[in-house]
Amino acid sequence: MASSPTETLNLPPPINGHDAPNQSEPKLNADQEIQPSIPQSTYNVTTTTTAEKRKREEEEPQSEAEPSLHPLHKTSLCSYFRKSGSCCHGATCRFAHGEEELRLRPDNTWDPTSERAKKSRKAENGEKCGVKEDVVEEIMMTEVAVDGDGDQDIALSKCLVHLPRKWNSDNLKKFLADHGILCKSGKKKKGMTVGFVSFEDSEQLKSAVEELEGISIGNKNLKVANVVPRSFETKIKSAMTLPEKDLQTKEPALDGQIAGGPSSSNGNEDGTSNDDSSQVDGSVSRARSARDVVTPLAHMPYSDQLEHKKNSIVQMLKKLTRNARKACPNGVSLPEWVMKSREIGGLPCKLEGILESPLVNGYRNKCEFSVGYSLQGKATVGFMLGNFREGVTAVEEPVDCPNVSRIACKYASAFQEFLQHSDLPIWNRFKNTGFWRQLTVREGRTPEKPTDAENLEANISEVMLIVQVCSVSFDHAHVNSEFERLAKAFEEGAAACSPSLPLTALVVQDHQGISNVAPADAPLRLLPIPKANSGAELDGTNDVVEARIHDCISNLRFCISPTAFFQVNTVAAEKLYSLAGDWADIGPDTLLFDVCCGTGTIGLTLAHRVGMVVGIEMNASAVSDAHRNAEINGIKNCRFVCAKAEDVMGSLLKEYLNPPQKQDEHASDSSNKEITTAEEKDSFKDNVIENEGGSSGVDPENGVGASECSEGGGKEPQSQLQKSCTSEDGNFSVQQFKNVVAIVDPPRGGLHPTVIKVLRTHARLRRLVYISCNPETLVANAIELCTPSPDKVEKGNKDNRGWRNMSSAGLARHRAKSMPISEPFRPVRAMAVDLFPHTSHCEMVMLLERLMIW
Ligand SMILES: C[S@@+](CC[C@H](N)C(=O)[O-])C[C@H]1O[C@@H](n2cnc3c(N)ncnc32)[C@H](O)[C@@H]1O
Repeated sequence: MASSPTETLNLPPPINGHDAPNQSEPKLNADQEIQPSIPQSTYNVTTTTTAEKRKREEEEPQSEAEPSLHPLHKTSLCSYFRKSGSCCHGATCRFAHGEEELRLRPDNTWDPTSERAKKSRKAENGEKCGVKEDVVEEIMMTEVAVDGDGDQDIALSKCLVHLPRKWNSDNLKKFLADHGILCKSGKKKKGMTVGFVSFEDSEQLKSAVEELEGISIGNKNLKVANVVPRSFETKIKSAMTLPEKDLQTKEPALDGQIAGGPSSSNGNEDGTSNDDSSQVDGSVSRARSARDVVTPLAHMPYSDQLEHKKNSIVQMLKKLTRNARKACPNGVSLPEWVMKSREIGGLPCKLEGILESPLVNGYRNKCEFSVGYSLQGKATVGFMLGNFREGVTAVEEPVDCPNVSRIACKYASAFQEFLQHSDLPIWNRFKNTGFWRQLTVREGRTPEKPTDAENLEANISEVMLIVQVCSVSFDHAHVNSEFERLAKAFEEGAAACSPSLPLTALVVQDHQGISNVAPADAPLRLLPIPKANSGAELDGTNDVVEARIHDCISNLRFCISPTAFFQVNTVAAEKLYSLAGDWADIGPDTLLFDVCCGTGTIGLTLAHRVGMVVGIEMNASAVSDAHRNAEINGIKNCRFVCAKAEDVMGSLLKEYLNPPQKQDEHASDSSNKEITTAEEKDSFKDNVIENEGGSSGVDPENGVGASECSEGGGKEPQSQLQKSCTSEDGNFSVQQFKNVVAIVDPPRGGLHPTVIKVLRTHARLRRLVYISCNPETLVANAIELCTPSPDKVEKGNKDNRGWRNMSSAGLARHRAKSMPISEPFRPVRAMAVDLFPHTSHCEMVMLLERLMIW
């Protein structure tokens, strides 16, 4: 028998002996919400809020228009009455005793836990989806979702969708008990919005579904779904008759446990693949295909896609104006660009349009394919149909995804074919066990061939395959023999195509982590590729990875190592970099900082137009590529620093902008040292612990620990490197550069707060070109860079407890308050560049400047 929620959840004692745990307030508009209300749903309302609301309710007089009956009177079911059939308030109870007493809410909805609400929801869903009323939702869990104790029947298991992320199994069990639901087991992993319940028998299951369906938790309606699609269920049942070995290796879905972690994103730079949680709700799963998930705009003509992206960038840009206005300190006049924004529809600067991609189909030079099970239970290499957090692990082949090249599809299908016969298991995201995890296909083009938009494939001359595995606990000899077979399978697959596919390098990445996003230092191993029919044995000595492919941008050749970033749409990236160069207004007198430079693409393509380039990048392989790229293209005026930008930006700017003879006392000098907010402290701590750039003992002020890659990728003392990495005569002095410009191209998360502070407070940096694949973080960073300083800075705001829940713009406003007094930048112009046709993603470039007064 379920206990009362008051006892089990430690809610405050019921007022007047009454508790209304199942009541959920009708969702009204913001103004209406402040009216005296019936308590909200039990499980999301903090005790204080509930108590306060009730107190307010008691105290506030009824309005004259409603002398006796509150508008919400009897619009929610009484949970006491529901549970025990009686309630001490009797007829005077404000909550409805049974469906008969229940009244329609002012917003024309029924209590969501009531039968009437359930009926109208079902009818609505049926209408919307064109499905019959009795169809139960299905979560696309093609891996096991229930406990693997051997006697589990998936037909007696259900998924609960829309549970609070912070809940664990205990919270779920308590919730079930509180609702009087009997079950065999309840499983829930923190971070996921789904939980799994298994039942002893169909009776138990039936009554639980009836009770649970439609209950609200917070502002979400709980959904009850099947654990896996029926097609998969059938497959599982038939697999039960397989020998035990087969059950373990071929059908991990049979015996998994809920032990998964964060969403296993495919990690593509445009975020296309599997991370679009917003679209996953309890009612959508079956309708999705890899094409819908990966290329959600593919149904639109390309011109409409561009318009769509431009419009969303307009909205994002307006946020910058609004937030800068809000953040402008009291007593300080609004910047001119904010005042003038009214004339251009609230934009902070002119949006000069959107540059289209020269290639619209098959443009991706890198695809990361997940390994998993399809809805039919087949080992599949492709894209996940949704988000792990939300219970979707089904993988579908990448057919019909217009951004994926034919070559990538061919390699995915060769790998898929291989997996049908491999006796090493597929990675199970719930149990965090298994072997095969992911396939990445990277393509490179030769510079000689002109880009032929119609026949992109003809230009692809190199392919690198990276297979991600988790080899822990597998027999070494067994693994080696599987790798040999794999190399052969890829080679034969490539040779079987007409014309045959290029295959330049085959690399294995060994990764144990929960998600497929491996750290840059995950071990790599180069596998020999056998020539057709010759066979090549693995000797276990191929530990040093020298695998690289090449691509070209602006007539330069770029070598790319397995984990180095390279824009996925090369021909559109060329447009992006040349736009950034034009806006940076560079010349022979320019010192260009290429912040987050990757393999050096931006700096190297602009090197012939500037005096010197200083590139900063934390991925050691990418920096080593950048060096090699400078060399193979005969470029001498570049220096590449391997470090996190936040660790070295201050000291580099100081080195170049504040020559020793006129050291100034700007606040900037302290900007690297001064860590004021909790979030900066957190991230700074992370940096010290894990400097992936290979530096040890980071000293942000002196740059000690940053390694500057010489040809061999080793570390040398800074003074020596300066000689080896600068011009032929090694003689660039600070005074030679009248113009100092930074082009920043950070990852999706934007720039580190320390970098923003350094850029903002170094007064000699007058122009900044910000390239971003995530307009939201660009806007947040621009708020900090462009908000006027107050007359007096708020010193390190102590109350940072809420920052984790703030929006990125809110956090930026908060940080702007403690920015050292400094001249703000102003947004001058912005432009979108579409690198990701058919997806909702887009690159954006913004020019920020300070008035040219020296
Ligand atoms: C969007 S990519 C841009 C790379 C390069 N500009 C290009 O277009 O090829 C971002 C790069 O920033 C690097 N990165 C990420 N965080 C960094 C940090 N804190 N400091 C320096 N580089 C960082 C990544 O390794 C990646 O190479």
